[in-house]
Amino acid sequence: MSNHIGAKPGEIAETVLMPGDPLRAKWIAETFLDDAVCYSTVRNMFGYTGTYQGHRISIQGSGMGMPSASIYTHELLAEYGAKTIVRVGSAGSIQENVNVRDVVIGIGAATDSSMNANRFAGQLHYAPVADYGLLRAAADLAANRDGAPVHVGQILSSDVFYGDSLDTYKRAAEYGVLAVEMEAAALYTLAAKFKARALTICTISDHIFREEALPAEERERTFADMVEIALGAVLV
Ligand SMILES: O=P(O)(O)O[C@H]1O[C@H](CO)[C@@H](O)[C@H]1O
Ligand SMILES: O=c1cc[nH]c(=O)[nH]1
Repeated sequence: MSNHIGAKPGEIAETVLMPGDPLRAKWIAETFLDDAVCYSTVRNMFGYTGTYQGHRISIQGSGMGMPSASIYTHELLAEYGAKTIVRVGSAGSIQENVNVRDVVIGIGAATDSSMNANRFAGQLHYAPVADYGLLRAAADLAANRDGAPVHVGQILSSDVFYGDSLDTYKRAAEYGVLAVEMEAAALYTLAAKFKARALTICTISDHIFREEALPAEERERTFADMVEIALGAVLV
């Protein structure tokens, strides 16, 4: 067991899909994996291991925001030997042409978090990026399948869900950022530190400027396109 994950050594696969919502983790495990076994219920942040097309895969909830996601990412990489982590999240669109239920694959993650500013002692503005091989595999898969429209580009990992103003999101949109979520920058940074591979694939659950939003039940158990792209990419 690590501090926050109740798995024994060897119970977690080298390849992990990581949704923020632990109930999305349960849905993914029960829907897409064969022989899924729950290895952790600590804090109700469920983790499962099973197989997908014969390959061993784990699904681990991360919770919301970079502090929580960093804890699970660190423990997966440092204590359980994970080598590949793909976040399968929800995100809010800030672009006119990126609609609710579209899928966004994050090349890189801008952030308003101070975590990396602290990490690099304020000396540089680190640019957290996806693993190129995973990114290419996911983008190629997305281009050759039917289903939800897929956009590939920069996302924004924010510490804030309920902000005071949308001004920064408007500026980010002008500079090409597609959508806002709350974990990718930390995931990409920690994967780089531990020489692992990481990617973030999100389904658009909200349109921030149009005030559109999907209900919780749909965020939990209907984002199959992104899961299929993630599972396909990790097998390439
Ligand atoms: O649906 P998940 O994967 O949790 O992702 C998004 O949803 C949460 C906010 O509602 C944040 O964690 C954000 O990143
Ligand atoms: O608007 C949204 C939707 C999902 N996740 C976010 O961080 N923001």
